[in-house]
Amino acid sequence: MSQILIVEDEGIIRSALRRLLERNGFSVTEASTVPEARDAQQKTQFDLIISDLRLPGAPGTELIQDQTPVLIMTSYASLRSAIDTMKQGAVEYIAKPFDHDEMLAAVNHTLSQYSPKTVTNEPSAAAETAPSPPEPHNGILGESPPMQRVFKQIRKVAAVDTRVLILGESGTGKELVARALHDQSPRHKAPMISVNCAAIPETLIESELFGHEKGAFTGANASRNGLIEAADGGTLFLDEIGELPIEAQARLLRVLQEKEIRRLGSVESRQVDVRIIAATHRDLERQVDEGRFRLDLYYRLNVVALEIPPLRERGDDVILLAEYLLDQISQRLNVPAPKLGRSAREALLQYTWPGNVRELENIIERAIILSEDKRLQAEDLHLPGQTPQPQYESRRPFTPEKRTSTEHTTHSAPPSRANRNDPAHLPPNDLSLEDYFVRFVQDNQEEMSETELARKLGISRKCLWERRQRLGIPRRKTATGR
Ligand SMILES: Nc1ncnc2c1ncn2[C@@H]1O[C@H](COP(=O)(O)OP(=O)(O)OP(=O)(O)O)[C@@H](O)[C@H]1O
Repeated sequence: MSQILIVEDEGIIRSALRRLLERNGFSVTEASTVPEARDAQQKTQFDLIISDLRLPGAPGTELIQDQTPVLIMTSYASLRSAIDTMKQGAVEYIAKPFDHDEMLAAVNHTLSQYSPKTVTNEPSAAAETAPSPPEPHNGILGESPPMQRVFKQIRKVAAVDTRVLILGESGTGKELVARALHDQSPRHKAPMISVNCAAIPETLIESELFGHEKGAFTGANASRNGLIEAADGGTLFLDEIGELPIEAQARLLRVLQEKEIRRLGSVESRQVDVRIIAATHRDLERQVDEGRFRLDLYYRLNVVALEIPPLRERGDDVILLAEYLLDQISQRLNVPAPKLGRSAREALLQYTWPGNVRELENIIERAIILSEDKRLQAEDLHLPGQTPQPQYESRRPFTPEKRTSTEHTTHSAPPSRANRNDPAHLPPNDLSLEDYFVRFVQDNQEEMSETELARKLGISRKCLWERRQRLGIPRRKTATGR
């Protein structure tokens, strides 16, 4: 049963709230000031604190700490006080007088978001012997101090309707963070639409984002909503915003300034209410200096910047994530989950993870498929630069890639045990897989479009683009933007 601490100096409100919560199966403790609340916290570990903002003496925001989520009640409901409260780390605020359904929804939502800890008053025997597996925070796993800081920032900015720019290397979890921001925002019932600006061909990006009228360009046979309109009322996540072509940047700026969009080929504007969250692995300030990104758009997007640390700076989180992924992926593949041996742990901690968590996912999946042991050792991981490449590697490169549901393991997983010795799966002329990738792209990029190249390599356009960046073979701009 979840333990809730109510901190409220008005007795009538306190007991009404207590009755409401007890009727709904919560265990409740009351306090009327911050010091009383602190005393209660010495005795019980609460799953949630609901506190009035204004209390005699110290305000309720004093109770905001990293551990227990705090829901602040205030009769001074204004955007300003909500923003201030959230900035101090409250997970939710609610205006008084509250209605019962609203309060219960806020309580349930907060408890489900902040994985309730096992109540520690009387730990069960099972809880003592078997440590519970780590719980992801909104699907994001991490116990290291840098990740705790990220979680705290997410809590602060999610509920405030502000634009957020998420910065971090490829595969660090920027999209997961955007999802967490949306899910914890008042917009969570409306859609979050994700657009990868690097994955849509330049010629299509404006019509994808803004929509078009029939006849706006060759091939526009019917009018179509853009993705910004589709996100109306919700959140638009613009991933790899640094790749947005300059013309589309001007149009996007208009959306941010005027809160309206104009479809291609239309003279009419439509009002839209969209929260924009953008992400990039690029140094946008440098892009601005180089004239590739509009300064005015940069300022509009960069209201709050959230930096996601690379995996190599998260200490033991790599082990936590690896164990979590071993369980998750084994379940999906319907095979028993292997454990991590000591040498595997050491190798995971030493490796530098250029592809971050996405790379770890791929490495773990490959190890599960290929290893026959119940305990994985360093050599089972085939980490680049640490162990020889497996002889049976597919012709298709196996480097970090973001999967879509359709391309899942089909393209990225190495061949099954059955076809290890099939010559079709041996790498040509002993080339490393990355050499093979570089050579293939260099030899074919003049004749093939990006879509064709990606198809031949068995990867997505986005993955092709990511590898081009990583391996230093950036795509040359063409007149058609193919
Ligand atoms: N802390 C984490 N806990 C659990 N899974 C994670 C974590 N971080 C990332 N992942 C997983 O790693 C993969 C990559 O994450 P995501 O797509 O959010 O990264 P990204 O930074 O947006 O990458 P890109 O810049 O290439 O778009 C996803 O499958 C995601 O679920």
